[in-house]
Amino acid sequence: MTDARKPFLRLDNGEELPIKPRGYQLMSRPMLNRGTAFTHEERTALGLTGLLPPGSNTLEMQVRRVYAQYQSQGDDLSKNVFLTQMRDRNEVLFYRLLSEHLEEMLPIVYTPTIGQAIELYSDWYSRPRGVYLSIDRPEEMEDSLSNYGLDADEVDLVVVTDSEGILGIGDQGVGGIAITTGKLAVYTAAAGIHPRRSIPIVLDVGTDNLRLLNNDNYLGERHARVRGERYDEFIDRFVQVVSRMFPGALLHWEDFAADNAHRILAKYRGEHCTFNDDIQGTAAVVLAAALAGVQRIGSRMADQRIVVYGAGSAGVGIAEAMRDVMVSEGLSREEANRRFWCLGSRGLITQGMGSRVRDFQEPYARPDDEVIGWASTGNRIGLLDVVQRVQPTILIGTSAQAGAFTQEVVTEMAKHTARPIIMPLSNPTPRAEAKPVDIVSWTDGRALIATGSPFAPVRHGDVVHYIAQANNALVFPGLGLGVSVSKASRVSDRMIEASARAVADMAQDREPGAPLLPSVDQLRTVSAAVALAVCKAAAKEDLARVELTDPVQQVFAQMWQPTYAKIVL
Ligand SMILES: NC(=O)C1=CN([C@@H]2O[C@H](COP(=O)(O)OP(=O)(O)OC[C@H]3O[C@@H](n4cnc5c(N)ncnc54)[C@H](O)[C@@H]3O)[C@@H](O)[C@H]2O)C=CC1
Ligand SMILES: CC(=O)C(=O)O
Ligand SMILES: [Mg+2]
Repeated sequence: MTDARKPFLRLDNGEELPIKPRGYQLMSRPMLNRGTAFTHEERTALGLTGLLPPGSNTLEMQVRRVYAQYQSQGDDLSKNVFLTQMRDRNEVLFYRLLSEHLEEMLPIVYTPTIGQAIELYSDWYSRPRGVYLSIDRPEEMEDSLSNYGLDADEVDLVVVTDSEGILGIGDQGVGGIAITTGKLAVYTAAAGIHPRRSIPIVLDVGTDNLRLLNNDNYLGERHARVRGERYDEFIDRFVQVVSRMFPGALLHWEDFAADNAHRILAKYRGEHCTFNDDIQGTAAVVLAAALAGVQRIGSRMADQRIVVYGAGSAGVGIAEAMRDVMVSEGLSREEANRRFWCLGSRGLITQGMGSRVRDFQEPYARPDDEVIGWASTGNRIGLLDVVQRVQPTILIGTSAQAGAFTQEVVTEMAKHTARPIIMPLSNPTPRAEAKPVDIVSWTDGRALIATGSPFAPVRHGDVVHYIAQANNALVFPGLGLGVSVSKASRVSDRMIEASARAVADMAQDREPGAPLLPSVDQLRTVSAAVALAVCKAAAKEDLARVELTDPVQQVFAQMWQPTYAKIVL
């Protein structure tokens, strides 16, 4: 008697998934397709006879071939396109290749190259990936999400952007969808989040980017950004629909402009399982780097004077996380707030700026009598003015202003502190506030450095300085995994702090020139450690909805591995 279930895929967890499509239909499903790795018997059973060259490959042989093809691509953008196309053809092969060459390929599928791919999204468009929700047709939201084809219990993660603040390249309209697919690639490669248990989404609310509005190829809604009440209603509808349709999913907000980012997070985090990567993910990783830095110089957070250049989503998120650590070290909240000097596009943020100070910046606004006479030109108190007066021990760059940490600023800072901690965190690479090679040279090798995008090591005298990449990629994958394993009902500040400490614990190398953070090639281990810490923190706060009897095993067992599951014929 024939078994009606056959052929089916037997997954590592014993689950059996029937394979319904045949022939080309099957090969157009990237999660089922394995191209030349189908055996002769599988080809016969699956309607593939004659549709593939006769030779059959193992996954390892396929990886060798596609890696050689990858290396023959002329430039980074072509490599990005090559990998995107492979992901659309065969996801296991894509993730296997990516995980075997993570350090080399992360800058291609993520920052910096992804910035170029996003800017060219409509010009280079070839096929869709994700869900596109338009503010002009809110009534289509449910249909659009259900067309993606996943049931209520099949989604662990939703990554969403409205594209207003993509990396440091600003408003990118519908092209921002690619940051959500890029983040999801990192979730899977780093933390083994199953590639089919997540949804990338762009909320197309229009764009204020005139280059896009005037480009005939532009594929988004062709009008200015909708703001105000209609925008808020659209976001609210989105949150309600997602939580109704996918009640178990973590909702990850990416690259919203600062005001919306802070407002949305504050509005929904108490009721929904949600977090903002730019605010909280970045805060955790930068806190980890700062903790490692102050530990290395034998100090503590509460003794630092910190200048934040670029007080937006990332900058203020970082200040909040550092402030909380200072409070746990014994400072009052008010004393801790006074350890920060934050700058925006109008210079140092002071109380006298009145309504131009945004709500989330208010705790850090400096009293006006403190800063009398600080401005060297006009009324604007610039970065050099602040560095001269404050003599900071930590300098953070989240402004997207390329080269803002000039030689004058860095040498001034280095005059007053033996080991300045300097973090030009803006992405993509051309937006960095300074290059590590210059910082090392200007400080005669004394600076402890972390950047947002990857930079090569710098040799200075006998020491090779390895540059930590303080990118939220060290945190969000593990955070997502931890939330998914523990089925946490919320993402709390304690869970974010636990992520930071887990990352910091993995950067214990004290050799001269050692990086402040674990390197990207350790991303899988880091993500597992972060997930474990998040699970424990969730359980401690009674936010976990499953019993964590053996959390190490529970985390490990949930990490998807890029291998071909057995096909039972
Ligand atoms: N390394 C990482 O993991 C992350 C890095 N970032 C990077 O940080 C940068 C900012 O991102 P977000 O905070 O999301 O953007 P945002 O728009 O929320 O913040 C940017 C801030 O910079 C300020 N700014 C603009 N011009 C300035 C100037 N001339 N001087 C001082 N401040 C100025 C703005 O007023 C704004 O407050 C981007 O380049 C982004 O790629 C963001 C998130 C994570
Ligand atoms: C890394 C990231 O989230 C950003 O640059 O916006
Ligand atoms: Mg971001």
